[in-house]
Amino acid sequence: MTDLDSFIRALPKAELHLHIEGSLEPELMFALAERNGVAIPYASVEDVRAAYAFGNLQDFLDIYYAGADVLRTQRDFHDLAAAYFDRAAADGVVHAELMFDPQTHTDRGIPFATVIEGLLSAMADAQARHGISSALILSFLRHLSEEAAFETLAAAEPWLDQIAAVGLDSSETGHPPEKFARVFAAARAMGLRLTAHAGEEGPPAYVYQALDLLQVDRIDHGNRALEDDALVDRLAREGMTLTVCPLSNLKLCVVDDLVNHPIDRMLDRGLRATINSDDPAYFGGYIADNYRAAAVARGLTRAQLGQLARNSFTGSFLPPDAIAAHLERLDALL
Ligand SMILES: Nc1ncnc2[nH]cnc12
Ligand SMILES: [Zn+2]
Repeated sequence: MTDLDSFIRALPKAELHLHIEGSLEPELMFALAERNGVAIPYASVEDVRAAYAFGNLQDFLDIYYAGADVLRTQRDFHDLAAAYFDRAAADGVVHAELMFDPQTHTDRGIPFATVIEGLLSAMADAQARHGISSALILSFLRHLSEEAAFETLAAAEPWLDQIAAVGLDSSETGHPPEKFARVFAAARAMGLRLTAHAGEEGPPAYVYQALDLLQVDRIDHGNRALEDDALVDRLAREGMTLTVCPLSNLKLCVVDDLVNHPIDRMLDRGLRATINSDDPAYFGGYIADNYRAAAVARGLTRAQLGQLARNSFTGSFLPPDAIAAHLERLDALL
């Protein structure tokens, strides 16, 4: 392991942008397909990996939703999340906020309870086995209707005290945040925190909508905000956290090359940027891989890497006293 690797892994960090369905490794996909008797359109693990060449977000989403079909039972969701936590622990993650897409499963006839109970049991194990705290972000699929999002929020009510936030993901272009203004207002009234993917492929106008119409606490991605100076200034002034995902940006062609990734420009502009893995099984790396790839491509300093880790706690949905405790431990190491 290089010095850089050791430094990155030793940095206590929070992961704020992780789709648990996007942590489904091809090996587990095959094992679950066999366990559940589900046919998958791949002959081998290598065949699956070869299919992961994406020209844009939609190319990826088509494959990602198809892959999720092997997830059928509570044990499957448990095993999926347990595998993620093992990787996260090895990468120095001490707190993880997991997005899950209930509609990907309920639309296939899998009960909401099956999904969330499997995830919750793995989260309890992660706390016991690795000392990792975690939280759930229920994400609405934006290519589906407002009505379907309201139904999903209603289905979540029995577990409300175990869900930290709602999010908004899937196909961004043509599905602006304003479509979900009312369901986000309802979630806010229920005491949930709010985050939304914006400015990944969508224009700066979608970031404005996420701020003004959804009143989000965080922006997932936010890359295209950099096209609008006034928006950048506002995001910086408001201390808005951006959950940036370098390897995802590369795989989905949001950046042409990591050497052109804007992560350090974001920090230089005063943005509260963080580094995360998004869909690690599909994009070639977990959180430490993302830190390393960005550090090498952009020549990030240890101070910048420390700042990114700091931002991950400041931008988390943890209570203020827990954030303060994490920052104290991190500062003692820097
Ligand atoms: N990067 C991403 N953008 C939008 N929706 C997603 N769902 C999973 N990963 C996503
Ligand atoms: Zn995402």
